[in-house]
Amino acid sequence: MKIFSAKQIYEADKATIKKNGISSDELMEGVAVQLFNWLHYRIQGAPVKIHLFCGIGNNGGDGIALSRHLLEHGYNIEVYVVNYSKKRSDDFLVNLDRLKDRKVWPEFLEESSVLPEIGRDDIVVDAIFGIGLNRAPDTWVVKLFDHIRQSEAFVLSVDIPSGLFTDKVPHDENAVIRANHTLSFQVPKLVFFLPETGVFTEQWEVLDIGIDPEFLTNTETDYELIGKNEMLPVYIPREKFSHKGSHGHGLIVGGSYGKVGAVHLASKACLYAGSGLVTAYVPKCGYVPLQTNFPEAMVITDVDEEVISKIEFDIDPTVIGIGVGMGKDKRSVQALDDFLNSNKKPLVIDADALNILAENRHLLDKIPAQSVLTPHPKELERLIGTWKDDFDKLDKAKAFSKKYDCVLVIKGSHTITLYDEKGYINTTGNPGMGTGGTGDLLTGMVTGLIAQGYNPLNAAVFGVYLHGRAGDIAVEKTGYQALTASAVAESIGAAFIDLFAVPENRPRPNENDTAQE
Ligand SMILES: NC(=O)C1=CN([C@@H]2O[C@H](COP(=O)(O)OP(=O)(O)OC[C@H]3O[C@@H](n4cnc5c(N)ncnc54)[C@H](OP(=O)(O)O)[C@@H]3O)[C@@H](O)[C@H]2O)[C@H](O)CC1
Ligand SMILES: [K+]
Repeated sequence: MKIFSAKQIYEADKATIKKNGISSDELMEGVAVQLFNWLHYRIQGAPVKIHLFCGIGNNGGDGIALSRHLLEHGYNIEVYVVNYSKKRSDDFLVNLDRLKDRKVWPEFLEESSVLPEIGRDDIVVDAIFGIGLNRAPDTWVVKLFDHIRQSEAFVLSVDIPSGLFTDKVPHDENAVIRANHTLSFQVPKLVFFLPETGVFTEQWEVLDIGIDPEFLTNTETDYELIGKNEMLPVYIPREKFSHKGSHGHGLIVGGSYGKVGAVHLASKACLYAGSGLVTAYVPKCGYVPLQTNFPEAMVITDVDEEVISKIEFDIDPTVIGIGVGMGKDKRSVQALDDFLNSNKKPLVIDADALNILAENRHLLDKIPAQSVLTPHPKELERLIGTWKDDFDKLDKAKAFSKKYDCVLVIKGSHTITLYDEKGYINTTGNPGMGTGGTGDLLTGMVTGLIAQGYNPLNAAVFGVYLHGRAGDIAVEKTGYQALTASAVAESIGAAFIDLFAVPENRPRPNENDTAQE
C-alpha cells in the first residue's frame, strides 16, 4: 500500500472531486458516513457519552458532519469547536450550519474556557487538527490535549492524532493527542510507523473514502507499506523440473569462539528460505558443532581455531552472507579487507562486518553494488552517524544508501528497507522477536532468497516480511517471552505457506447460497 505525503493527499482530493464530478462537501459527507458506520457498528446504539472535539478546518468539518449522523441515530453527543483560529474552512461552515439547523449549538472552546468534564467511560472523537497542521498548537490547546489524556476516556482520532505533523517529529510530546485508535483516510501516514511518532496512536485503520483509483495507481510515493498483497507478486514459484542446482548456493561467513551459533542460525535460515545449497565458513572451532547439529549444511573452516582470519574457499557460491558472530579481531578486519578486494559475489552484510566497515570506512568503497546491509539501530548509528530525529535518520540513511549503492535495511519494530530513494515499511513481526539470534536469521533468509534469484532489493523486502511473519506464527505457540530464534526459524516454512492462505472468514464460492437453503 502506498504511503502518500500530505501534499499528495490534497492532490488526490482534487483529482477525485474533478473525476467523479462531486463537490468537496460530498467528499466530506462520504468521510462522515464512513466514520459513523465504524462507530455505530461497534457501539450499537449504546447510550455512552460521545464528546466530539472539532477544529475549524476540514478535519473539524469531518467531526461536525459525524456529529450530525450520530445525532440522527439518537446518540448521546456533546460537540465542541476548538476555536484555535479565526479562519474557517468552507466545508466546516456548511456542516456547522447543518448541525445548527438540527438545533445543536456546539460549545466554542477558547483560551479562557472551562474545560468540559469527560468521564473515563466516555468516548472522545478527536477532530481538532488533521494533515493541515503546520505549526505547534497554542499552549491552551495543549492543555486541552492534556485534559483529554487525564480523562482516560477512549480517544478516536479522525485521520491523524491532532498535533501530529505528517512530516516531522513534534518538539513537545504533550502537544499531540494520544489516540487509542486512528481512522486514517485512504492511506496510513508515514508517522504511524516511525518509533518517535508511532507511539501517538495505539492502533490505526484505513477507511476507503473513494479516492480516485487511477490517481492511487499512477502516483509514485517515497514510501510503501509492505504486506502480503505487495509480496505475492514478488514470489518466484518453484518450477517442476528444478533441482538443488537451480536454487543457488548460499555461503555464510562468520562465527568466532563462543559465537558459532550465529552461523548455525543464519545457515539454517538460508536453507529454509529456499537456497538449494548452503555452506558455512567458520573458524575451526565451529566445525564439529555445525556438522553434528546441522547435517544439511556443508562446512569450510578457516585456518584459525577461534576467529575468521582469512576468507578463502574453492567453491562458487551464488551469494555470500557475512558478519554474523564474527567479532572484530584484527585478523578478521584484515580478512574482510582482503576478501572485499577480490570478491565479485553479491553480499549480505551484517553484525560485526558492519561494525568493521563503520570503523574502517575506506572498506565501504569496496562493497559490491546493491549489497544488502542489515544494521540494528546501534550499528546504523555507527554507519551513518547520529541523527536529530526519525526523519533526519531516514534522510541520512537514504543518502548513505545512495552514496554506496546499497540496500539498507533499518531494523526496528517496523523495519524499513531503503533503496533508490524509496522506503519499504514492513508490517509483520512482534515484540517477542527482540531476542538473540533473530538478526542472524534475517541475514540467512535474505542470503537464501538472493541465492534463488531474487534481486537484492526484493530479497531484502521479502526476507524482512517473511522473517516477521515467521515470528508472528511462532509466537502463537510460545508467547512473547519464550520466543526463540530457533522457533522463528522453524516457522519460516509456514510463513511461505501463509502467503497463499485464504482468510478463514472469506466466503467460498456459493457458500452463502448453501447457507440460505
Ligand atoms: N482525502 C482526504 O484524506 C480528505 C481529508 N479530509 C480531511 O481534511 C483534513 C485536512 O483539512 P485542512 O482543512 O486542510 O487542515 P486541518 O483541518 O488539519 O487544519 C485546519 C487549518 O488550521 C490551521 N493551522 C495549522 N496548524 C495550526 C496551529 N498550530 N494553530 C492554529 N491553526 C493552525 C491551518 O491554516 P492556516 O492558514 O492558519 O495555516 C489549517 O489549514 C484531513 O486531515 C481530513 O481530516 C477531507 O474531509 C476530505 C478528504
Ligand atoms: K485529528
